[in-house]
Amino acid sequence: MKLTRAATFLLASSAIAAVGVGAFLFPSAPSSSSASIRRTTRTSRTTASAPSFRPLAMSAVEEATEKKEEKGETFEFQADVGRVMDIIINSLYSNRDVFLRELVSNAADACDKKRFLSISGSDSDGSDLARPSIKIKADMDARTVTIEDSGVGMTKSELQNNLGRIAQSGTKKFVEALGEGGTGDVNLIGQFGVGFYSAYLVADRVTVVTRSMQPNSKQLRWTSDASDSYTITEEDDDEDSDPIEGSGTRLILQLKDDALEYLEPSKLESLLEHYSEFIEFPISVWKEKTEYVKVPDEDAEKEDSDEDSDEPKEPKMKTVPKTTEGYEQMNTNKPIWLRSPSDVTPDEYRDFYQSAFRASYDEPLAHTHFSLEGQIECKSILYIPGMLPFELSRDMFDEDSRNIRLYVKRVFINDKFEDIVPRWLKFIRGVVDSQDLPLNVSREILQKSKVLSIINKRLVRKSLDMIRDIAADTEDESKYIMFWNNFGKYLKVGVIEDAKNKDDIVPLLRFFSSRSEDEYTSFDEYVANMKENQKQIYYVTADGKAKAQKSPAAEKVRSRGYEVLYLTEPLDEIMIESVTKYKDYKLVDVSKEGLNFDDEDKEERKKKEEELNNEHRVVKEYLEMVLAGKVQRVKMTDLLSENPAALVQSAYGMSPTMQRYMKAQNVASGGSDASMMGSFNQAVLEVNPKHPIVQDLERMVVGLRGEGVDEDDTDGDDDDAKNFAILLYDVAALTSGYEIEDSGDFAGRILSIMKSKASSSSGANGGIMDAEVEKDDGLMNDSVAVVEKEVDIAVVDDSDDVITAKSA
Ligand SMILES: Nc1ncnc2c1ncn2[C@@H]1O[C@H](COP(=O)(O)OP(=O)(O)OP(=O)(O)O)[C@@H](O)[C@H]1O
Repeated sequence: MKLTRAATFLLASSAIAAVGVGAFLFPSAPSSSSASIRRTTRTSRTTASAPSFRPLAMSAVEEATEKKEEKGETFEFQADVGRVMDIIINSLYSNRDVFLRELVSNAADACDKKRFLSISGSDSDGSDLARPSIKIKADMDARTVTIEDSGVGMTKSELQNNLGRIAQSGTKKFVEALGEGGTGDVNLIGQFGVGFYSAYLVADRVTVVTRSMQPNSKQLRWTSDASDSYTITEEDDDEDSDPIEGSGTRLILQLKDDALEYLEPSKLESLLEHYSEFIEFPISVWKEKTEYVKVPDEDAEKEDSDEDSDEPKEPKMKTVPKTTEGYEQMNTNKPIWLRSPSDVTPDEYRDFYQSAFRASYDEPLAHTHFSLEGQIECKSILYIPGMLPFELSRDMFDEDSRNIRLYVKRVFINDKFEDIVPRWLKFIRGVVDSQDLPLNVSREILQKSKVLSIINKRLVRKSLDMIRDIAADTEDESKYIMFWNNFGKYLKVGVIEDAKNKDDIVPLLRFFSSRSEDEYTSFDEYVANMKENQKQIYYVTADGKAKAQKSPAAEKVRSRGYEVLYLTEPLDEIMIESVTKYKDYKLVDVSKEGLNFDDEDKEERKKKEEELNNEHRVVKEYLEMVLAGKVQRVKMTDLLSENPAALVQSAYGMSPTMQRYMKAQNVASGGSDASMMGSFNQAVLEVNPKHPIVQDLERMVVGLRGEGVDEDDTDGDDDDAKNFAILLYDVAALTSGYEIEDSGDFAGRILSIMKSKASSSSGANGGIMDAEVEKDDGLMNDSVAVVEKEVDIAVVDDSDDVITAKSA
């Protein structure tokens, strides 16, 4: 079946989507654990010993809460919340400090949302907006820590949806990663959309007082002691309820007995010191402040008045300490992207990344900090993450992935504008602060904006520079390997979708090959290792490296000393459609019919094949008869050496991987396009007449038929030959990456041949004799392996054991 270029492109998106789901495993542990170890050490350094507090029967907040709850409505938590809370409460003891980071991040998000909604909902340029803020206060007597923000607040249904259930499907991953046999590394909690529940690391009761910024919103009180339910109460606007002005959320944590250290403002300060710097809203902590003030010195004045003098005198002053209580802002630095790169340390870049992208577990691979001037003005920092962000591990183009944070004149606008970078750069994280966009920029405005298209181009260039730099780092090659393992798929999508940048992306691609089976190679390395006069780059597509290695098509090329690139993912096949050439070298798919080598004449090859076909006409015609409907035609070839036969596609044929994918699509969409399915396997069977198996078959056919083939003859001997012929096709199909249509028939054919050959005393026709069955677990990837001289036919059963029939 000819797959047109247009059809290939149509396929591309869905194939990419399919690859995204489940294609990446959960990011590997090493980088995450090392990052978290470092972080744990840093935070534990700041841990102060718990101060002593007087015993408490029932705190003021508890008492008040109890009264309020009488009026409230009680709701059950969704089951998922229960599981998450269970793990938090029962299993995660270490590094409880993270609760503050999570809750402050939520508060900052709420402030961001408020500012964005205020801007986008009016014509305001944002300058008259009150700047939202976050305040944190510990109350020694009540044993509470309160985190209050003046953000968007929540309505009743938002409270139910956001704090009563878990929106994303993160629970399962959370449970796997953190609890029930997981690492228990609580530092990862923010990844799963369950950060709020980290409050229960330190509190046995959490109260959320909130007022939404929606007009006429009532103040609401949500409270739960981590049982299986929570209560929501509507509050009156009286003194008792300590009304929230405007909108916002006040989180009151009733601390556990063993978490009283968090009542110490110095403890809170030291925790905030680390990451609050990068939160752009003022964060203040309630604390005692000692100031030195000048006051009239009464004693001195008294002494003076004793002296007799009429002259007017300056009042005498003295400096005394004065202790006051109040909020003190913790984050006073200007945003990191506005600073000069020479003033920012590597640690600051890393800390900013971890804070802004909620990636405390990750160490970025690279960053770039730059500004655009002239036509448009903008400042930006971009990062390549060290690990695949969690949400992208579920879906490579996850819509909720927050990758580029767009600011306009320092005001955060959004982190979900898709057009800032092309989707193949979805994994890049960064900040862009533009001077030229309007503050109330919307998706529609942005899409049409010339400023955006300039920014977009620039971000692509800078991202490519970063990737190139990692690739060029010969001192630490593991970095690019890590990059490629995590993000290689995105570059392949880039090749497919970004024609303008394709030429820059292609040199960054990496493959396994027949020369470097365990290490990646690039097109440049391939070219550097070419044989003299080689003008083509050979590749084979297969479902995995092991299958590529065993592919008869690859063998044809490898055996002549050419390197073959292994393209082992469905995406590769679509991508390679866009790369017909690299530099001056044509790319050649070795599993396509009509393979030609640089060192031979096309006419000569044709002549050689014609001669072979004539010489082995009987077996060729027999195979064509028996395999009618399975193959387009049979062709004798001298290009194969180890394999008896191979299935190849015509120039526009669809590869086996693509066929499988199309079949799966057809089934998934409820399709029953039998004609389409039937036409898939119409490949060409290339047969190696020098192979003992083919010689056996030839002898059988010639022995049976003389020089002619009779279609109606169905006696026992012919059954054997037929089985043999079909088996030859099956083996070629398997080793060439196709599926066997009916594995039951396949097994039956093997057994029947084994039976017939085992019972014949000596083989006039040669063939499989003296069959012995043994277990062989060395054949991991192939269901069937055929080797020269000694013929092994192995059948894999469901338990992955391999039963081998051997013959000498
Ligand atoms: N201070 C707050 N103000 C307004 N809404 C909040 C506040 N804290 C939490 N929420 C709401 O509760 C939701 C759940 O919070 P949670 O921290 O569990 O997950 P998240 O913030 O969505 O994900 P993550 O923690 O990974 O960032 C938030 O998405 C938000 O809608």
